[in-house]
Amino acid sequence: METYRFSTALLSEIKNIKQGEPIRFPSPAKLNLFLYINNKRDDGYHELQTLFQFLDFGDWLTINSTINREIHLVSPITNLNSQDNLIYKAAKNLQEYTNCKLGASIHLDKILPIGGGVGGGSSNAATTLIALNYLWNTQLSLKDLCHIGLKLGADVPIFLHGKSAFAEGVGEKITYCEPPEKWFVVLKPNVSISTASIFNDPHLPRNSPKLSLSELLNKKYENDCEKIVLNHYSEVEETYNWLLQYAPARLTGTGACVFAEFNDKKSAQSAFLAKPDKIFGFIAKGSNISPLHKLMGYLLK
Ligand SMILES: C[C@](O)(CO)[C@H](O)COP(=O)(O)OP(=O)(O)OC[C@H]1O[C@@H](n2ccc(N)nc2=O)[C@H](O)[C@@H]1O
Ligand SMILES: Nc1ncnc2c1ncn2[C@@H]1O[C@H](COP(=O)(O)OP(=O)(O)OP(=O)(O)O)[C@@H](O)[C@H]1O
Repeated sequence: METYRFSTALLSEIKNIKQGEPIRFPSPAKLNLFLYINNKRDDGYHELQTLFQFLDFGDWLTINSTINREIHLVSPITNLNSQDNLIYKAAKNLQEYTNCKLGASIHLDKILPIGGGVGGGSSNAATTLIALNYLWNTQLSLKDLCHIGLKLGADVPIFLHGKSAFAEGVGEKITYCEPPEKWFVVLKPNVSISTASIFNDPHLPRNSPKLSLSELLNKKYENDCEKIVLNHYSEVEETYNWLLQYAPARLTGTGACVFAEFNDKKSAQSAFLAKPDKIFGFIAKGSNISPLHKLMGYLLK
C-alpha cells in the first residue's frame, strides 16, 4: 500500500512528460477530522461543521485529451455503469458547460474503498474537472468549477479548492485551515455505508451547537455520526475497538472507515502491521495542500 502514497518524487515525474502523452493525476482521500451536525434544513439537507484534511494517498486518473467529443472511461468499478460514474459525469458537465469540442480517454486506478467516507467519488470528480480544464484549456475559474462540482457531490468543492479546510452550512462555506499533518492508520471494515441512510436515520443527533472554529479546534474532536454507525454495523465497531488499543479512533464522514492519528510514521506502521489480514487499510500522512494541486503546481510552472 505504501506504493500508492503520492510522494514528491512521483509527482515531479511530470517534468519528463512529453506533449500529447497521457498524464497521471492524483485523486487523494480526505478525512473528516471532526464532524458535527447542527441542524436539518427544510430541504432535508443537514447543516454541518467539519474539518477536512487531505491525505497523501488515493486513486490515480490517467487522462489523455482526444480530438472527438467522446468520453471513454476505463474503470474497475464493475457494478457501476460508466455513465453513472462521477468521473464521466464531471467530464460531460464540463464539456457541455464550456461547449468544448474535445473528448478524453480516462483510466481509473481505484485504490480507495468505495462508500468509505474518504471521499473517493468526490475526489475523482474534482480531479477530472481540474485535469480536463487544464488539458482542454477551457480556463474555467475555481468558482465555475465549484458550481459544476457541487451538483455532483457535497464534497467536490473542497477537493477543487485543494486546501485543508473547515466547512460549514451543507459544506459550501469554506475556511482554509492548517491542522498538524499527522500520520494516520485508516481501516475499512468490510461494509459499505450509504451516506443518505445515515443522514436519514431518526436517531442521528442533529443538535450540536454551532461553535467558532477556534472553539472547535480546542476541544476534543468527535463525529456525530459515530454512535449510530457503530451501533448499526458490528464490523465497524470491531475495527474501531481494535484501533483503540493503539490510539484514539474516529469515524470519517458517515463511515465506514475509521482512523487513528500518530505523531510519527513508525508508530503508525507498528499499529498497521498488527492489523488483522481481513481488514483493508492503509497508512497515510495528512497533507494540507492536496497532492493534485501540488502536481498542478509542477504542470503550470
Ligand atoms: C458527510 C460528508 O461525508 C462529509 O464529508 C459529506 O458531506 C457527504 O458527501 P457526499 O457523500 O458527496 O454526499 P452527497 O452525495 O452530496 O449526499 C448524499 C445524501 O446525504 C445527505 N446529506 C449530505 C450532505 C449534507 N450536508 N446533508 C445531507 O443530508 C442527503 O440525503 C444526500 O442525498
Ligand atoms: N468514481 C467513483 N468512485 C467511487 N464511487 C463512485 C464513483 N462514481 C460514482 N460513485 C458512487 O458514489 C457512491 C459513493 O462513493 P464514495 O466512495 O465517494 O463514498 P464515500 O467515500 O463514502 O464518500 P463521502 O466521504 O463523500 O461520503 C458509491 O455508491 C458509488 O457507486
